[in-house]
This record gives sequence, structure tokens and C-alpha cells, in this order.
Amino acid sequence: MGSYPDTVNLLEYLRSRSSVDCDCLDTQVATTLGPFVDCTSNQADAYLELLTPKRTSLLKKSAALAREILSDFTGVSYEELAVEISMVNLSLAVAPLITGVIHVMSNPLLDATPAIVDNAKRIVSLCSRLEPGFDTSRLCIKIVSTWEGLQACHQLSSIGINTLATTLFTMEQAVLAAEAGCVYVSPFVHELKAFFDETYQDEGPILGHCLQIQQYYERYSYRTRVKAAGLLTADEAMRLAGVTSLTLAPALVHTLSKSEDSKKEVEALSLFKQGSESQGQASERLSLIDDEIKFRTAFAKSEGGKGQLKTMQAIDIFRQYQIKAESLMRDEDVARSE
Ligand SMILES: O=C(CO)[C@@H](O)[C@H](O)[C@H](O)[C@H](O)COP(=O)(O)O
Repeated sequence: MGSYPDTVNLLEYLRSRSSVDCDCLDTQVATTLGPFVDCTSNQADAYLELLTPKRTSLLKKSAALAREILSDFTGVSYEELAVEISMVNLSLAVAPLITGVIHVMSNPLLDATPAIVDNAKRIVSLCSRLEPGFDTSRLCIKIVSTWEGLQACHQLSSIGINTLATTLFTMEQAVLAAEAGCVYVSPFVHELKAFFDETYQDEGPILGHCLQIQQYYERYSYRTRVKAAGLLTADEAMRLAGVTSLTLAPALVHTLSKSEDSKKEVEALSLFKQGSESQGQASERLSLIDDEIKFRTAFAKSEGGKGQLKTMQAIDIFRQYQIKAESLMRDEDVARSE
């Protein structure tokens, strides 16, 4: 409740309209700024968390276990396995503090479908190994929204592994993700570079995608849900109130928790009008799952070619953090053997 009868606390209002997730792996954030539904993360979150002194022991344990069990797996290096184990361990630590699902991102350096499928299966099996009682229906594998990544999602959903299509910037990727059976898609509101380079000015938020994709899924009865990601401001969050879910960085959750505004104004901001049947025109139904050329052509043209560029830029940033995390694990291995 706000301090005046007609004012609302922005975070409370948002939670009344959308599921709010924790976009980080810090257990203190999950405890102090919750309640959160899901916990999302990526290679950058994991790497930065592993650098903190409170995670030294988790890092060391993950690295030691990777050495110990490496021979149980084929086609994976010690470094890759150690990063996977650490990412699962970090998410499992947050799991008791949330009510929903942990989202662990697959290795963004992998670009072929079979390798992505193997990677996702290994993450699921590591999760069961690290915490035998953990209900893996609470685990979702985040996979990049390329043709190969979404084909991997298709194979994984057919064997009951939950997937989330990440680094998603176009309607075409959202259409393919739904056909692939992804449980969630994460349309990025801002380009990922805007989070890592303060001097970089992206084109500004793309919020309409979230509404358009949600309407498309509702209209054609797909089970896939929208989890908006990559938001920078409180205004963007309030404009998305009503999206199925959104994942927010700690600083943004904090800002929202300290802000109040008139209920009327807050309601007026949302692109998702309450109780209104008609929220604009939903797109015509498309099918892309069996037509690689059709997908690639449409994706390359989407948003004047910018959608594909933003996707590749985001994947490249996550790759850089995967490489940094692997290097951290290599250093740890060297230090242990000295
Ligand atoms: O993709 C998802 C959720 O599905 C997010 O974790 C997404 O990666 C993040 O919102 C963006 O990467 C921005 O956050 P961050 O990189 O600053 O942690």
C-alpha cells in the first residue's frame, strides 16, 4: 500500500500484475528484495558472482568436483564442466529462496544443435547429482535464440526438459520458440551491450515486442510464456506491468521498492491494459519450425536486419563471459595442483 489512499508502491503493483523474477545469483538479494518467483542468470552473472569472496568456497568445490567426475562425461573439457557445475551450484543456492524455477544458461560458445542438446542434458544431470532431491521440473535451461539453439529446444522439450529462449529480439524467434515448445521466451528490452558499456547508447527500449508476443501466444494457444528481460528503468518495468513475467536486476528492484505513484498514472502507463479484450492486432500465424531457409530469411530481414545483429552481439557478450569463467576455473585447477 502507498502512503496516500490513491498511491501505490511500484514493486507491489508490478507484483500484482506480473511474476517478478530475480535476475542475479546473489542469495542476499533473493532474501532481502523478495519474494521472487523465478531466478534467472547468465554467464556474466555467474562469473561476477564467482569473483566475490563469499563464493570462493563454491568455486573451489565446483572446480574440484569437475576434476573428479570429468571422466564420467565425454565431449566436455574440465573448464566447461567446472563452469557448468558452478552455475548449477549458484542457482541451487538461490532455489530455496524463491517459489519458482531456476534458469541456468547453456554454454553460449556451442553453436551446433547436438552439442547444445548434450550440454542441456548434462546440466540437468548435474543438477540431480549435486542435489539429489531437487525437482528438475524447477529447472529450465536457457538457450540462445538461433536456428540451432531453437532446434535444440525442440528436441529437449520432446524429452521433457524445460527450455527458455534467450537473446531474443524479433517476432520470428518468438514464433520459432513457441513451435519448439519452449516454456519461456525472454525478449530483451535493451541491447545487451547497454548493460556492459556505459558509454554505449542503444536505440532505446523495445517494449512492444513483449505485448505482441504475449498476444500471439494467447491467440494461438501456445504454452510458451513471455519473461521480459534486459530492462534498465522503472518506467520500462511499469510499462510492462501485465506481461506474464519479467526478470529484474537488483538495483531496479530496489528502485521500484522505494517508489510510489498515483495508481491511476501507474495503470495508465502499462501497455497491457487490464480487462480489455482488444489490445491491438495480433500477428498472423506463422510456421517456421520445419523451414530453415524461411526462418533465416525472415530473421535476417526482421527489424531491418537489426534483430539478428542484436542477437549476435548479445551472444558474443555472453561468450566473452563464458571464456572468462573458464579461465577462472583453469587458474583454480593450476593453483590446486601446485
Ligand atoms: O535472459 C535473461 C532471463 O531469461 C536475463 O538473465 C538476461 O540475460 C538479463 O536480463 C540481461 O542479460 C541483462 O542482465 P545482466 O546481463 O546485467 O545480468
